[in-house]
Amino acid sequence: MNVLVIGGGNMGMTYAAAIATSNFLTDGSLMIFDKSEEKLNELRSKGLFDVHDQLATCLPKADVVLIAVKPVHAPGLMAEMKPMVSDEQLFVSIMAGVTIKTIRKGLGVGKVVRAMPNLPALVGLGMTSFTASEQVSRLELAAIERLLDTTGRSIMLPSESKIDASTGISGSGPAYIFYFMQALMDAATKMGFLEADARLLVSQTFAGAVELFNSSALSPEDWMAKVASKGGTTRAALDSMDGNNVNALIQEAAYAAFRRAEELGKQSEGKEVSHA
Ligand SMILES: NC(=O)C1=CN([C@@H]2O[C@H](COP(=O)(O)OP(=O)(O)OC[C@H]3O[C@@H](n4cnc5c(N)ncnc54)[C@H](O)[C@@H]3O)[C@@H](O)[C@H]2O)C=CC1
Ligand SMILES: O=C(O)[C@@H]1CCC=N1
Repeated sequence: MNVLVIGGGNMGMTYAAAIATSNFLTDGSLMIFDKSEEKLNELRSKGLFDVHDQLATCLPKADVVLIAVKPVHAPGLMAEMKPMVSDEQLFVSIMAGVTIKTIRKGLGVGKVVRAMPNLPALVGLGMTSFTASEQVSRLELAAIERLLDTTGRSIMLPSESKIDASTGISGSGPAYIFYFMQALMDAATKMGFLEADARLLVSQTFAGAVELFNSSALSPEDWMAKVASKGGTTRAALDSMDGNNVNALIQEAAYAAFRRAEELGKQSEGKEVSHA
């Protein structure tokens, strides 16, 4: 199988490097295409992939094409690709808010997988959700799942609506965690800790809590109950959060991302977006 990654930025390079260093490709080659001269030099210096600066030299040879450019560059890229693609090829897009319908129309092809990864893919701990057009076979889906799993874990979802929903949870989610970390570091700094100490206190607390959570089937609420003793310090903090409706506010934030993902999808299809 020949795989082509289009766009060697944060995400494209992460996928390409993960595929190159995994045992995903037992035969065939891994090609990568970008337009920026600076990026091309960076990609060549890695020595991991077959780097291309022309679509004509790589696109027709590819069985699977992973599109990893920014959504704003999608229309121009697809117009350039269209004369060189075939219905046998399978296209995997990680572009946020670009629908399967838009890609099928833009490229004039049938087999499209839409995936939503997240930034921890950079360290092999990504969470990717994906769904596919009905032209993609079970066998092809299994191969795509293995490809996506080179950057962490993946989950297949039944519809694009669920992809938009997962964008509000796992796609944008790392930023919510960083938001919480920043707030705790701000509090630590106010309490007089040096920045480096605040960083350690916060990062080890997050790492430890996640490790504990993964060590059993207990729910977050069960774990909260284990940390909090009656009348103690944690109870004071949790009561403060409950009093300020923090749970509801976090849910509202996730829904805001979900709604924005839906809007971007509609915009990619040229539909009016109502802000009612
Ligand atoms: N960063 C994130 O957390 C997430 C990003 N995504 C999606 O991943 C995609 C890529 O994002 P990043 O890697 O952060 O962007 P980036 O800006 O780092 O990389 C994009 C790359 O595409 C190249 N490019 C632009 N137009 C091109 C063209 N016509 N042909 C070939 N190459 C072209 C650019 O030179 C650049 O190297 C976006 O569509 C984004 O929605 C999805 C989930 C999470
Ligand atoms: O913010 C964004 O639009 C993209 C999608 C998920 C993470 N980053």
